[in-house]
Amino acid sequence: MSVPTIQRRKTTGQIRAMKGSGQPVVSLTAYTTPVARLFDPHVDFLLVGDSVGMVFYGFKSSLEVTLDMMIAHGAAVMRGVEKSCVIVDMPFGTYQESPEQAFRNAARMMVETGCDGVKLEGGEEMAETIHFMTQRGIPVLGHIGLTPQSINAFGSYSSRGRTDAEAKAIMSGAQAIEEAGAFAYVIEATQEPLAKAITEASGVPTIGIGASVHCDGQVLVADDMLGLFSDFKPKFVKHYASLAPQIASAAETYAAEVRSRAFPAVEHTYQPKKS
Ligand SMILES: Nc1nc(=O)c2c([nH]1)NC[C@@H]1CN(c3ccc(C(=O)N[C@@H](CCC(=O)O)C(=O)O)cc3)CN21
Ligand SMILES: CC(C)C(=O)C(=O)O
Ligand SMILES: [Mg+2]
Repeated sequence: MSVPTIQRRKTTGQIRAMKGSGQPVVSLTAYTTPVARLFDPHVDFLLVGDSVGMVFYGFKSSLEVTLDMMIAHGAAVMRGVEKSCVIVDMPFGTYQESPEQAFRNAARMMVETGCDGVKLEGGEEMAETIHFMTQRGIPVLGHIGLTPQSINAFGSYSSRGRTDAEAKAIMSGAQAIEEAGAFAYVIEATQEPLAKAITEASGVPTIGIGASVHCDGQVLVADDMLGLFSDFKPKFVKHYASLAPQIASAAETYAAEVRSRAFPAVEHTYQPKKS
């Protein structure tokens, strides 16, 4: 008889249980195997974000990202991970239509990547869908506040919850998706007092991105924190490295050495065996 494989990766249940533990949940996005391998020892979960469209493919928004692209990047990240939980973003148009559509596409994502759960954007309007999915075996990470897939409805990436009405809607959305079964949820670009109030009222971890230090955890886009992406810099981004100038200067030096014939040198050159 074969023994079931032991799950060595952190589970969504373990992430959920970090609520109230006093231990912040640490997350970064990743889109490729080598970067997943580098981040894996340091995070609780990796998010394969649809931000890949903007930071990797040069799209104007995340709306052009397809399910097939997310599956390819999800599978790539899974090949680099040993211990972290892996959550993959459902792209725009693959889950909003109905609970059945969401389940069908998320199930494909889970089967074809081997990831631990999926993320989808929305509050109250997505609660029924989240309930349908979680009841049928798909762990769901929610995402409220600034929801970039609604850029065409909102018109800008400005912070959310600045009016009483909007703050109330975000708060009730948070409660609705928690009740629906989300194991945690991202709060993006939301005023500090609102993020704090939502976190205090929540029974599952809140993962902040531009939502203050009061959230139960934090996530950042990898290319932002590595200083690799420069089309825009949201207020919530901190550069922990500046890779863009290092990459540019490596290319500059290489080009100069090729032009001066300093590269390739003898040690980079295959020679016939001396007889
Ligand atoms: N590189 C990157 N980082 C992200 O955080 C990110 C993506 N891409 N792509 C998908 C969405 C889009 N997001 C964004 C995009 C722009 C701003 C931004 O420019 N914010 C400004 C305010 C803009 C305004 O008020 O109109 C800021 O100062 O924070 C914020 C979040 C978050 N996500
Ligand atoms: C910014 C995070 C939360 C995200 O959704 C993404 O990277 O797509
Ligand atoms: Mg996203």
